[in-house]
Amino acid sequence: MKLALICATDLEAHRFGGLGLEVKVSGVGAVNAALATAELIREARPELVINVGIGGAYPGSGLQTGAAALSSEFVYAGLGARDGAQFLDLETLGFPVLPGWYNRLPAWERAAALAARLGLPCGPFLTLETVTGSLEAARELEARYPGALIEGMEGAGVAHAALRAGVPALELRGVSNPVGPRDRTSWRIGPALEAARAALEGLLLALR
Ligand SMILES: O=C(O)c1cccc(C(=O)CC[C@H]2O[C@@H](n3cnc4c(=O)[nH]cnc43)[C@H](O)[C@@H]2O)c1
Repeated sequence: MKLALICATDLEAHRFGGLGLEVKVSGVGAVNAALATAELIREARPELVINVGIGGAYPGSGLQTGAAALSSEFVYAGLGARDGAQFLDLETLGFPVLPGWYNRLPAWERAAALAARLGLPCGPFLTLETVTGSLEAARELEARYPGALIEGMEGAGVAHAALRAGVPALELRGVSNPVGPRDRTSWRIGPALEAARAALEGLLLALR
C-alpha cells in the first residue's frame, strides 16, 4: 500500500522522515493542509494519506503529554455559525463541505482496528483555526463533539482534500500540551514527536 505523510512544520517532517515515505510540509492551518494534500495526491498518487504531528489533549480524553492517538474522524469543529452563545453546525445550517458531508469527515475505515492492534486511543480529532485557550472553551467543544481526544489545526483540511480525491486518510498525533488555559511552559514537543514517531512506525509495520 502506497502511503504519504502530511506534516504542518519542517520540525515534524524531519522527525517523521527516513521511513521511505513521501513527506509534504503543508504549513499550519486547514487551508494549507488541504492545498498541500491535494498537491500530494496529484504528485504521488498515494493509496493512504496520514496527517502526522503534535496536538493538544482535551481534558476528558485522559491523555497526558507524550501519549499518541489515532483519529476515528476528522472534525471541522469551528465551522458554523453562532446564534448568541449557541453554535449552529453546518448540517443545521444546510451547508455541506462536500455533497453529504458537513463538520465531521471520515477517517479510513480500518482506523479503529489499527488503533486497537497498536494499543492507541482512537476517537474524534478536532480541527480549529484558533487554538483553544480556556477550560470553558475546551469543555464546550467536548460537549459538542463527545469523545473528542485531540485538537489540531490541519486534520480536517487533509481529510477534506483526501475525501474529495477519493483517497482514505488518517490523523496521528502525539500530545504536546493539554487543551485549556494558555501555558507554553506546559508544552512538551519532543516527547510528543517521539510518541507520534513510535506510533507511526507501529502503523507502518501493521500495514506491511
Ligand atoms: O502559542 C500558543 O499558546 C499555542 C498553543 C497551542 C498551539 C500553538 C501552535 O502554534 C500550534 C501549532 C501546531 O501545533 C499543533 N497543535 C499543538 N497543540 C495544539 C493545540 O492545543 N491546539 C491546536 N493545535 C495544536 C497544530 O496542529 C499546529 O500544527 C500555539
